[in-house]
Amino acid sequence: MSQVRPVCVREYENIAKNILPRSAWDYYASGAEEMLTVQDNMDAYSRIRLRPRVLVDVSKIDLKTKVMGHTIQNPICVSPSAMQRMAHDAGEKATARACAKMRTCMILSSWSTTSLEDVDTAGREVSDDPSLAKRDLPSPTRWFQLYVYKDRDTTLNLVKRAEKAGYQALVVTVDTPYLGRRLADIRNKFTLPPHLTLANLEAHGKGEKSLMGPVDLTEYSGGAAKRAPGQTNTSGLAAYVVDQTDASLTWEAIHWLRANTSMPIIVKGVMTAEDARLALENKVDGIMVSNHGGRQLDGALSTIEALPEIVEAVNGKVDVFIDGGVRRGTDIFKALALGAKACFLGRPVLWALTYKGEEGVQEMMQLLEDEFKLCMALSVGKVVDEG
Ligand SMILES: Cc1cc2nc3c(=O)[nH]c(=O)nc-3n(C[C@H](O)[C@H](O)[C@H](O)COP(=O)(O)O)c2cc1C
Ligand SMILES: CCCCCCC(=O)C(=O)O
Repeated sequence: MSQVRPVCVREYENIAKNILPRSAWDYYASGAEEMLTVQDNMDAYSRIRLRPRVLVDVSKIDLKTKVMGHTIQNPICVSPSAMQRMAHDAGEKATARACAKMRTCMILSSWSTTSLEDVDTAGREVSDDPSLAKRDLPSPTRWFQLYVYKDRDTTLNLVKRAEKAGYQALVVTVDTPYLGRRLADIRNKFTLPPHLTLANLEAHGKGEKSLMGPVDLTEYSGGAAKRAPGQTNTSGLAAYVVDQTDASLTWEAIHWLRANTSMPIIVKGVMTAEDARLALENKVDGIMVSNHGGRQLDGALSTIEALPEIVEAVNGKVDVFIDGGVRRGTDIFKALALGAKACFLGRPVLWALTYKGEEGVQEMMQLLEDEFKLCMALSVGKVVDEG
C-alpha cells in the first residue's frame, strides 16, 4: 500500500490503526481501565514549557550519549514490547535491525514472537555491515527484558540464554505482579494469532525441550482459568500471567538475579523516590521510570511528573531512563533536561513496524532524532553528554 511518508509520530499511529486487525490494534493501543494514565503520560509533556536562549553557535550538535557504559548515537531508544510479529512479519528482527542501523539501544521483551537468539543475530548482521559508515559506533546495544516466572528454572534459562547471546543488560520489569485491566482485550478475549508463539518459551536449540510446552494463550482465553484479585472477567493474557508469573516478587529477586548473572540489572517500573532509594539499597545498576505506558495502574501519575523526584533521590549514582508518552523531539528534550539519561519508545515502534517494518522503524526514529536536534538548536539546550 503506498502511503505518504509520515511527518510526525502521531501520523504513524493513524496509519497503523487503519492497517492492523482490530484485536492487535486494541492490544497495542490499550491501557488500563479508563486509560487516564495513558493520556496523562502525553499531556504532562505538553504542560511543560521551554525557555529558549539565543545567539549561541548551534551549527554543530552531537547527540551521542552513554547508557550503562555503552555509547549510542542518540538518547532515543526502544522499550520492550511484546508480540511484535502481530505488527509485521519481521517483527522483533526488524526492530533490532532498525536500532542497529540507528546505533541506538533496543530492549527485547521476554514475550517476543521471535527468539532472543534470532533477534540478536539479526541485529548483529546489520551492525557488522561495513556500508553503514555514517554511524561510526561499534557494537549494537541490546538489553533483555525479564518477566520473572514462578518457576525460577524457566526464569534462569531466559537469563542464561540472554547472557550467552551477548545482551548487555537485564531489564527486570517490576510493575506487573498482575496484568492491568485492559478493557478492550477483555472484550476481545485477546490471544495471539495461531501462527505466532511466545518464542523464548519454545524449544530453542537442537535437542532442547520447550521450556513450558508451546504457550497456548487460547487455553486461558475467556477467563476460565485463574484470576487476578478482584477480576471476575479477564483476558486470556491476564489469566496466563496469574498462572505463570510470580506475583510474590520482592527485592529478594534482584539479589537472586545478581547471584545468577554478570549482566547489569535495571529495574523497569519505578515511579517514586521511595522505590528509587530501595533500588539503590538493593544495588541495581539502572532505573527505568515507567508506568508501563499506562497499562497497569490507571490513575498512576505520568512518568515525566515522577521523574524529578527519582532523579533527585538517585543523585547520579546510577543511570535513570524514562518511557511513556514520548512522541516528539521536544518531549525527549524535556525528559533529558529533567535528568533522564535516555528516552525509550513503546507504541510508536509498533506503529512504525506496522507501517513499513524495519524501514518504518528506522524512519520514525530518524524523525524523532531530527526533531530532537532541532529542539536543541532552537532552545540552546545543554543536554549533550560528553562522558
Ligand atoms: C503492546 C505493548 C506491549 C508491551 N510489552 C511489554 C513487555 O513485554 N515488557 C515490558 O516490560 N513492558 C512492555 N510494555 C510496556 C513498554 O515497555 C513501555 O513501558 C510503554 O509502552 C511506554 O509507553 P508508550 O507506549 O507510551 O511509549 C508493553 C507496551 C505495549 C504498548
Ligand atoms: C507478566 C506480565 C506480562 C505482560 C506481557 C506483555 C506486556 O507487558 C503488556 O503490557 O501487554
